[in-house]
Amino acid sequence: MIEVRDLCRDFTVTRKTGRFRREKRTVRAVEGVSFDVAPGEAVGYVGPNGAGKSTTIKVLTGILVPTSGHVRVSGVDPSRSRRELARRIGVVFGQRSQLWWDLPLADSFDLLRAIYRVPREDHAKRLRECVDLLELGSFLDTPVRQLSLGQRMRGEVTAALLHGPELLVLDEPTIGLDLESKERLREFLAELNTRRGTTLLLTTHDLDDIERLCPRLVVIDRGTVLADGPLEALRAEVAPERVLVVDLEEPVDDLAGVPGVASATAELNGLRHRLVFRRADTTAARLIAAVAARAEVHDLVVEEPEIDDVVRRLYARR
Ligand SMILES: Nc1ncnc2c1ncn2[C@@H]1O[C@H](COP(=O)(O)OP(=O)(O)OP(=O)(O)O)[C@@H](O)[C@H]1O
Repeated sequence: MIEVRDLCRDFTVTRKTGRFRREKRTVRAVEGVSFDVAPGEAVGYVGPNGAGKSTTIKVLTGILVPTSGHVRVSGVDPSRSRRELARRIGVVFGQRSQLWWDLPLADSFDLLRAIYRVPREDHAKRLRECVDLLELGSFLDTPVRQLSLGQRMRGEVTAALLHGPELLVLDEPTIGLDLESKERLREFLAELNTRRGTTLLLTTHDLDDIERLCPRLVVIDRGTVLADGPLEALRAEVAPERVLVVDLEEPVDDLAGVPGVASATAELNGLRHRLVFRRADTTAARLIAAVAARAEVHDLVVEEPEIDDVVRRLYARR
């Protein structure tokens, strides 16, 4: 669905160096990025500010021409076949609108139907689905400029889907939304991906978006790919420690001697123990069995490193 090979994109920036002097400089925003996205995947494209995420997305959606490298999206070269690409993919930029500001939301949807020449029945069916699932009914007749950010974003996503694209590219789709709107949008996108098989590529700073939507992560920093793989594999690679927290029926002094435990701390006068262990050394099941052989367990939980922690460690690897 997406094929990116050795993508580079430069920008020329001018800097004032004296009263009348300006110096031209080339900034490489993306430097040799390669990755593939298969049909039906949901991939999170993450990185710190200025990493090159938006530049990559703009190249993939035909807004920017690559300086070098090979890019194909949905079978076409994005910068050469923008019209063809627009028919096949949907794009949502959290910071930019594709809706008509002064028109009621429903009129924007009508205009998009005409622009994309979508058959009336297909359009009506897709619109009905979005109106139901994203609960747009109460503000379809409201001019876009009067919508709240959450309402507008639901409108933007609908607008991007009315022509039935096989790929949806989203740049910061949940930015600025309140928790409820974020959750509603995530649920909708998850359904779109799992039920309809629509491929998703999204950039975000909100790692909950990734946790909820994207089994795979491509991490970029300073224009190059730092890591690419399933979230679970990256978690195991950079944050191999897990913590078993056990609550016991009777206090025990110390569980550090249990096989596989890297370090242990006791709390609540020996009633609660936090046992740090590594995936390479033992499994949660084996550890639980070993603890249960020494003391009566009342309750337990296995804590995994938070996704924020995983990504922070990936950035720190450079
Ligand atoms: N039009 C432009 N002209 C000059 N430099 C640019 C331009 N667009 C981006 N850059 C530079 O390219 C680099 C990557 O920017 P990009 O917007 O792709 O990062 P990003 O990962 O999307 O960041 P953020 O998370 O802050 O949105 C930055 O150093 C940025 O200053």
